[in-house]
Amino acid sequence: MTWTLYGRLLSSRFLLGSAGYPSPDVLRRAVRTSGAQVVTLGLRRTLAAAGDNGFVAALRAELRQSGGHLLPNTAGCRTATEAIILAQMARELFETPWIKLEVVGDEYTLQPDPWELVAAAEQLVKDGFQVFPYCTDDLVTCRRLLDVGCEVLMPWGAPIGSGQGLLNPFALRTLRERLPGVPLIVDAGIGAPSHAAQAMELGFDAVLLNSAVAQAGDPVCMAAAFRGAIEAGRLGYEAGIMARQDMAVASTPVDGRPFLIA
Ligand SMILES: CC(=O)[C@@H](O)[C@H](O)COP(=O)(O)O
Repeated sequence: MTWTLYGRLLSSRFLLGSAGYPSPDVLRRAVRTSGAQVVTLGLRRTLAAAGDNGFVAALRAELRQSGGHLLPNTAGCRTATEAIILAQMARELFETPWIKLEVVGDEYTLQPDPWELVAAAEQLVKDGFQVFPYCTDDLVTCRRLLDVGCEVLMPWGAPIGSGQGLLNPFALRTLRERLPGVPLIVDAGIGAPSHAAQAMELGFDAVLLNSAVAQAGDPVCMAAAFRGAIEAGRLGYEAGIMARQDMAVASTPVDGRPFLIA
């Protein structure tokens, strides 16, 4: 059940965002309950909260205990140049080559800008970063990101914070089929545990989400619900989900053979 991201061995397939929790304590407990070994952190938000109200410290303490990793992100960036500068600051501040690259091209959907994203990823890889690009589910954009050196892709399920689930299962299935062996993480738009299970059943390697846990009535309980759903979805995928049929196929044997194998 273990897997790797840029050479780091992980057992959890749940990546959790750290924004918008009711308090640092709820965040800490949600992270612990989720079992997440990767937690994202918006650098702009962190810098804006100078003096930081304890939240970064709480997060780092929790991750130290669990052996987890911080994944700083460039949320709020609109150009490659902006994202590159922020990534460099993140590397200094958090002493990690990991960067979740977000370069948004549309205010209404918060859709990633593919051109700026690829340009930023190319430069960051050259500068020694290990880039986790937040991208759309477009296969060609994903290929370009791999071409410039990204080893992981994070296609969206739906717009950030919308909770709409997997809006384009066809595109996600296509990515999985066309990019075998590439770690694929559905990122954003997940609203309910069933959405996360669906992503895992499609063969995605992991799920990243934030709003669905942070905005839940009980974020800690919701973290547990997502943990179970992600594990169940992965197990289902690994077990081999039965082929869908258009018509009924009798499940009760009628020819006297209780098992398919002789
Ligand atoms: C936290 C983070 O990295 C977000 O940018 C991410 O995309 C989460 O999206 P949701 O809040 O929709 O889960």
